[in-house]
Amino acid sequence: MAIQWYPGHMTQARKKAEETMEFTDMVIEVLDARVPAASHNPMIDEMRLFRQRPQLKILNKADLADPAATQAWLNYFNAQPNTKAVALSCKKAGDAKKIPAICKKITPHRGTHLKPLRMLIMGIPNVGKSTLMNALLNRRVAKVGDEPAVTKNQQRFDLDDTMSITDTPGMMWPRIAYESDGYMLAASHAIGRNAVIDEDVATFLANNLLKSYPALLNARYKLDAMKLDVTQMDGVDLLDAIAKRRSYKRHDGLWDMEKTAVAFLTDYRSGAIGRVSLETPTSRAEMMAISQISPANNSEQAAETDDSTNSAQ
Ligand SMILES: Nc1nc2c(ncn2[C@@H]2O[C@H](COP(=O)(O)OP(=O)(O)OP(=O)(O)O)[C@@H](O)[C@H]2O)c(=O)[nH]1
Repeated sequence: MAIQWYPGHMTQARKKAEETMEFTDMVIEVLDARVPAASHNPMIDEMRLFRQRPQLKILNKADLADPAATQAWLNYFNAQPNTKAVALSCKKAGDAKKIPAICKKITPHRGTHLKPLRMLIMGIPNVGKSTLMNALLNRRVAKVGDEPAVTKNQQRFDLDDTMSITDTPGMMWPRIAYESDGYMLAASHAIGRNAVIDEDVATFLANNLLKSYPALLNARYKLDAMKLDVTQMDGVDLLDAIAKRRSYKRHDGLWDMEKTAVAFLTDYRSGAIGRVSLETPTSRAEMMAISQISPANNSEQAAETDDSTNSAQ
């Protein structure tokens, strides 16, 4: 089963982005540092490579991600042609201020009064594009919210008279072929709640974090105080333990697993569990090797999918 979530306005956004790409010198792709591969939209590469534009990949929300995993991703992306990658937190004003100088280095032939540097910010929903725009421009030009697809229209601004920047609405591709990508995106709130069931996403997240960050989970939920051995637990056990620890009960006396799932996801999204990443270049390569589907098949399937049949708000 592949997760499908493609709000109607994204078809329009994709067409507009394709048009704008012609008059763009470089692409700034904003990724979620906790899931840099899952949060990469393959359609962005298709548009960018068609016009042969270089890219800056921003691994945003680095304040929430595991620094070792982020470094591994930076090494991985920086080895790719026509690509520069940096990790930062757009919430820190100082971090975003470094970006214009990096962009000028990527496109040395632009960035003058005669030939201003035209940058296009792209990325899936909720990765922090609007936060980045606001930080770059030092004023609130874009609406920020921890819900996917807040931004609906493209907007262009001058940073000064040598650089301009265009913000695009968060764009998904029509079909997320790897189920684990869908869950990672849902956990990070890049796709809407109507596309997934919170309990499924929380169980996926719990299993993932138990593998890589048992000590952080133990510390957050005081599992040893409940005489539980975190190394012997699976995702369902962990969510059960959280429900009991917090006494989340329904009116009928059963444990409220829906409320527990939402609380666990909220902890992950806010960083309350600690700095964690859900994938590394190594885990990604393993997942791809296990899966029978190649990335080429994904984009073919996406292109074949009729947008109108799987739109969901
Ligand atoms: N911790 C942390 N949160 C961030 C960072 N950047 C953005 N956020 C939060 O992430 C959420 C989404 O940010 P937006 O800037 O609205 O994301 P967007 O990519 O413009 O979203 P869409 O409009 O849906 O496309 C908001 O709650 C932001 O406060 C960051 O670097 N660190």
